[in-house]
Amino acid sequence: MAKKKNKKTKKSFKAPRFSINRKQKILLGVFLFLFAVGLLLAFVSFLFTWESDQSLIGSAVSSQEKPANWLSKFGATVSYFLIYDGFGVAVFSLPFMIALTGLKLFLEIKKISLKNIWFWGIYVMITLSLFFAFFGKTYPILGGVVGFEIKEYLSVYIGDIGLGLLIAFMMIAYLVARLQITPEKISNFFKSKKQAVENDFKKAKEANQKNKDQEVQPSSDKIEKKEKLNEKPDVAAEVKFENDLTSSEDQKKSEEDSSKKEQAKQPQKIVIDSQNEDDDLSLEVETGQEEDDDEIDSKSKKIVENFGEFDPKLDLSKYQFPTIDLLKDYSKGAGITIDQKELEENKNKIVETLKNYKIGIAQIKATVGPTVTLYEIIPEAGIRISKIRNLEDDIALSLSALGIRIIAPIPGRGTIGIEVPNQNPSIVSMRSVAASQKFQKAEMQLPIAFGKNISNETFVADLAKMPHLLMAGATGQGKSVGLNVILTSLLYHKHPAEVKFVLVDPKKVELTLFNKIERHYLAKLPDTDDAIITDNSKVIDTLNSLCIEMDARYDLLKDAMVRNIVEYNAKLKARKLNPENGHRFLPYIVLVVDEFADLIMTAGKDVETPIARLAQLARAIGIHLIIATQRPSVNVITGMIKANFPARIAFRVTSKIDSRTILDAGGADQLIGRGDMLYTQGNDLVRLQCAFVDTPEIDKITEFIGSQKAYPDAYLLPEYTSEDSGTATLENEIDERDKLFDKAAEVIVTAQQGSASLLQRKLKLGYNRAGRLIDQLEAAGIVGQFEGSKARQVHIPDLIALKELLENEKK
Ligand SMILES: Nc1ncnc2c1ncn2[C@@H]1O[C@H](COP(=O)(O)OP(=O)(O)OP(=O)(O)O)[C@@H](O)[C@H]1O
Repeated sequence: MAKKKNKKTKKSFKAPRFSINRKQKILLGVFLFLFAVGLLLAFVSFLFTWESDQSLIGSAVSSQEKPANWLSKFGATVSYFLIYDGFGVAVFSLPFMIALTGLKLFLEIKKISLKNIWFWGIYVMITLSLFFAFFGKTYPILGGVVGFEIKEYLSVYIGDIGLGLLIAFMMIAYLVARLQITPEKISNFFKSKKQAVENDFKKAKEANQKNKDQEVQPSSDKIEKKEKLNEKPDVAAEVKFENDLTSSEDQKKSEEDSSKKEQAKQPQKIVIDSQNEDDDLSLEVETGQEEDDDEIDSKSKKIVENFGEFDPKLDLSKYQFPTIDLLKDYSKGAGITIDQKELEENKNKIVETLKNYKIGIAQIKATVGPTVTLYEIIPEAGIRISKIRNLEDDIALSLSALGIRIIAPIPGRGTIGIEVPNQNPSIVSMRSVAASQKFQKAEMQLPIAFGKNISNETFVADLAKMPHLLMAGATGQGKSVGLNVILTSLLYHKHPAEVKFVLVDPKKVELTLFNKIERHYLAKLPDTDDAIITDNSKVIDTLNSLCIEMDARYDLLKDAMVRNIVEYNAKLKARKLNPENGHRFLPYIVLVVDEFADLIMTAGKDVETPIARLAQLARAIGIHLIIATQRPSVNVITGMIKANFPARIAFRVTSKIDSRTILDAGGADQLIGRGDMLYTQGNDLVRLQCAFVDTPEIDKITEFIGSQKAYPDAYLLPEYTSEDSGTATLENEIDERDKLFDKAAEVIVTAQQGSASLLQRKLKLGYNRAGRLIDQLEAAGIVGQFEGSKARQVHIPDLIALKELLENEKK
C-alpha cells in the first residue's frame, strides 16, 4: 500500500515538460542566427568606434548625436557592456555560440551538443579574457573589465608567475579536452608530414632519372621509326601512335597516377568491338566495383595507432592463470623406474614363444613407457607378418599378462611392436604434463596435454584441429579423469575471454566443481540458474541454442569476409570490424557431454540432429564438441555422428566390438585401464597414458580462478524457444507483449535504428527474444518492415511521441 501511495504522489508532482514544436524551433533558430550576425557586426564596428561613441553610452541620445556603431545605439551599448565592461575581445565567441544554437534549432542537427558549445564557449571566453588582460595591460579593451578584475584578484594570491602558469594550463586543458590534441597526435602528424616529404623527394628523383633516360632514348627511337616508315607505309600509323605516347608520356603519367585511384574505384567497362565489320555485335564486359579496402585499412590503422589493438582480455586484465603448484606431483620426482630383471624376463619369453612357432628374431629393442613397455622386433627375413599377428593370444598367454597389444607393423618404423604392461606402472601427473615445455610453448589454438606416449614424451594435441572428440570407455577406466584433463589443460592455457565451456553432466556429480568458474569460463542459456546442465530436456535447448550461435557466427564471418574464427578475431583485434554492426570478439566454445548414451536413450533424434549439425559445420566458427560415453554401441554412436568425429579416444572397453565401434579397429579391449588409452585423429592409433588429475586438484584450481574478479554473468548463449511453444505473431496484442517491450521501444527510438542486434547488445538478450521484440514493435507501428540488410525504419521521432503512443494504446 505504502508503495502504491508513493507512486501516486510521485505522479502528481511531475514537472511540466518544456517542448516546442518544429515551427517554433525554425523561428527561434532563424532569430538567434540573425541576432548573432547583428551582434558580430556590432562588435566589429565597436573596435573602430568605441572611443567616439563612449560619451554617448548611458546618456539620453538626442537625434543629432547618432552613434557611429553600425547597429547604432543598441550596438554601441551592448558592445560597450560586453567588450569594455565585460570580457574584452574574447566576447567575440558569444555570437558564434548563439549562431550555432540557432543553426541547431533550425536544421535539427543532432551532432551539435548545446551543452558542449556553451560550456566550452564560456570557458574560452574567460581564458582569453584573462590572457589578454595579463599580456595586454596597455589596452584595457582587450581583456575587458572582467578579465582585468579576475587577473588583479588572482595575482594577489598566486602572483604573476602563478597566473601565467594558470593561463597556460587553461589553454592546454582546452586543447586536450576539447580539441583532443595529444602529444601522440602531434608526433604522428609530423611523422606523416615527414613521410610525405620523403615520398615527394623520392618521386622527384625517380622522375629526374626517367627524364635522363628518355633524353638518350629518342635518337635511337627516331632511327628505328624512320626505317620503319621507309619500309611499310601502313605501319607508320602504329609507330606514330607509339611516338605520341612517348612524347606526352610524362605529362600524362602524372595525370594517370592521380586518376588511377579514381578509376580503381569505378566499375570498369571494357567494350570489345567485333573485328568483323558486318557483325555489329559488341561484347560489353563489366568488372565489379573494387572494394575500397585502402580506406578501411587506413581508418583502422589510425584507430589502432590512437587506441592500440582491441584487447578482448581487457575486462579481466588482472586475471591470473592458475599456478602449476596447485597440481599434485604423484611421481615424487622418481619418474619411470626401469626394472632390468622384468625387461630381461619379458624379452626371453617373447623370443621363446616366437621360436616355438618357428619365428626367428633378428633384433629386439625395448622402450619403457609409463604403463607399458614396447618391445620392437625385427623378424628374420621371409617371415610373414600375419603369422605374428595371429599369435597375439599365445604370446599373451606365455607372458601371462593382460593388455598385450601387437602392432604389426609399426607404421613408419619397419618393425613389429609388442606392448607389454609394466608390473609397476607409474602415474603420469597432470602437473608433469602441464609443466612440460611442449605444452607450455604449444602454439595451438586449444592445446590439450593428454598425457605421455610410449617414449615417455608429453603428448599435446590441438582440439581446434580435431575438431571434435569422441571418448568411450567402460566404467571406471578413466573417462571422467580424461575429461578433467582436457578442461584443466584449457584452463592453464586460455584466458576466460578466449574460451567458454558448455558442460552437460547427467551424472550430476562429475563436473560440479566447475560451477565455481561459472562467471569466468562457463556459458549458459539466458534465464537459467545453473550453468552446468544436468537435466536432459535442457540439453536439447542448449544444443539448439548453440546451432543458433553457430549460424549467427557464420553470418558475422560472411560479413567480415573471412573463412574462420582465427582470421575473424584477428581482423576484429586490428579494429577492421565495426562493433556497431554487431561484430564482437568470438571466444571458442567447447561443449562437453558426459554420458552421451544416456542422452540418446532419453532424447534420441532431438539430440542427435543438432549434435550432427554442430559436428558438421561448427569447426570454422570455434565450436568444438567433446562427447563421452560408457557404451559405444552403434545405436549411440551412429554413423552420422561417427563420420564427423575423426578424433577419438578409447579407454578400456569390454569387448572387441566396442573397440571397433569407437576406433574402427581392435585394441581398446586389450588396454589395462586406469587411464591407459588409445588415441586416433583419423589415421594412426597412438597408445597413451592419460594424465591423472584428482578432484582435490580441480577443486583448488577452480577455487583459485573463482576467487578472482569475474564477468557479471556467465557467457550467455542465444535464447532458444522450441517450435511448439509458439512463434511470434504480428498481432498487436498488448497483453502478450514481452516484458521488455517498453524498454526495447525506448532503445530503438533513442537510437533511431530498428535492429535486433542493437536490442541484443543493449538489453543483453538472446537473438530470438530480440527478434520477437522487433516483430512486436513492428506490429505496434514503432518500426517499419524488414528491409533486408538495412536496419528497419523507426516511425516514432522521439521519446515523448513514444510515450504518447503507448499511453494512447492503453486507453
Ligand atoms: N590417468 C589415470 N592415471 C591413474 N589412475 C587413473 C587414471 N584415470 C583413472 N584412474 C583411476 O581410475 C578411477 C576411475 O576413473 P574415472 O572416474 O575417470 O572412471 P570413469 O571412466 O569416469 O568411470 P565412470 O564412467 O563410472 O564414471 C580413478 O578414481 C583413478 O583411481
